[in-house]
Amino acid sequence: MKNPFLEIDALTKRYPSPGGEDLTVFEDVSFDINKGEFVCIIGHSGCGKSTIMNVLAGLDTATSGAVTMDGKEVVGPSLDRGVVFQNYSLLPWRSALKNVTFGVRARHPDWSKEQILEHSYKYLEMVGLSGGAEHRKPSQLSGGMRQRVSIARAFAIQPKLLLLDEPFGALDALTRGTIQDELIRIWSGSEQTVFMITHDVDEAILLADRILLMTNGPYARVAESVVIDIPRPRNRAEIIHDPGYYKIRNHLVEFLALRSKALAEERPDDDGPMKPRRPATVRPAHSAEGEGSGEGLGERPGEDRPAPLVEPERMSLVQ
Ligand SMILES: Nc1ncnc2c1ncn2[C@@H]1O[C@H](COP(=O)(O)OP(=O)(O)OP(=O)(O)O)[C@@H](O)[C@H]1O
Repeated sequence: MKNPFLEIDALTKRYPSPGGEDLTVFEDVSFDINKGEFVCIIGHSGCGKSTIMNVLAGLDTATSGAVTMDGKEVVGPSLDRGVVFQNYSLLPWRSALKNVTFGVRARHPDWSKEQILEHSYKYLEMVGLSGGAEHRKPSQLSGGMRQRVSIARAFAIQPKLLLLDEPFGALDALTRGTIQDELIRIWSGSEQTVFMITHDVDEAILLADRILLMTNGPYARVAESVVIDIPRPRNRAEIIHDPGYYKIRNHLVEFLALRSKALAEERPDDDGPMKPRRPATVRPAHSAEGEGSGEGLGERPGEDRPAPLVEPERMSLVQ
């Protein structure tokens, strides 16, 4: 079987606590992402989503475990991975435009100044920043505008992997919708792979091929990989009429409201080291019809799976 584009193997993050018990944020988190997939991760605040993303970006290290992208272990940052952080992380002394050209120049050292400017303007216009705003420094922009610069900067370097940490959180509903549409347009016309943190279940269903669900911390883990098999192109006004939409939505909401906590209280192997566990693949859209097809995303035929995590009649677990 072809290797996945991104492999996360038995990732654990612990923070030492002098004089007390170490804080284990998450333990033995394992999942795969295929090339070109759009994967969202959802979980309650503090379960470790941003930490996982920082490890994928090469900006933080796990206590144990490994991340492999395109067959190479991730050991530091790279222009192959573009990151949009919750807090923008712009260079404060540079204008919005120069924040974008900086990355484009690093990515394409052979390009002329004109090529770099043209390319950077294209992405700034895409996020609605033109007409003079592009010459302002981050401190002269609103939170939403700063976030848009950060999005333009990440998209403009056209990385193989886009890592997005609640990228639309600071945006008003209209801009959010426009940039979500642009993200889908850019992603679907490329071979880019996207890993995105969001707290918004509707946004995740609209955008993702799969949604990873994390249990609450400490000792958080990725419990399920929920397949969003709603056909594309998707449209936010029409998606709610898809027969699977509310089954998926209810499954996600129920996980966040009830099961994320209940599962966190069940430590799987209390009397020994935990084995790496890949999340169960779940297809809630097929729950009434019975089983899903079992093909495709993230599954490894023959591999041990965790026991079903919810009653079988409420969902279809791929065996
Ligand atoms: N330097 C640190 N020392 C100790 N604990 C830390 C440190 N950095 C993060 N943590 C803890 O790690 C846990 C995970 O943090 P993280 O930001 O990854 O969570 P998250 O799921 O992204 O949360 P949110 O949804 O609120 O952004 C939190 O409990 C946090 O307090």
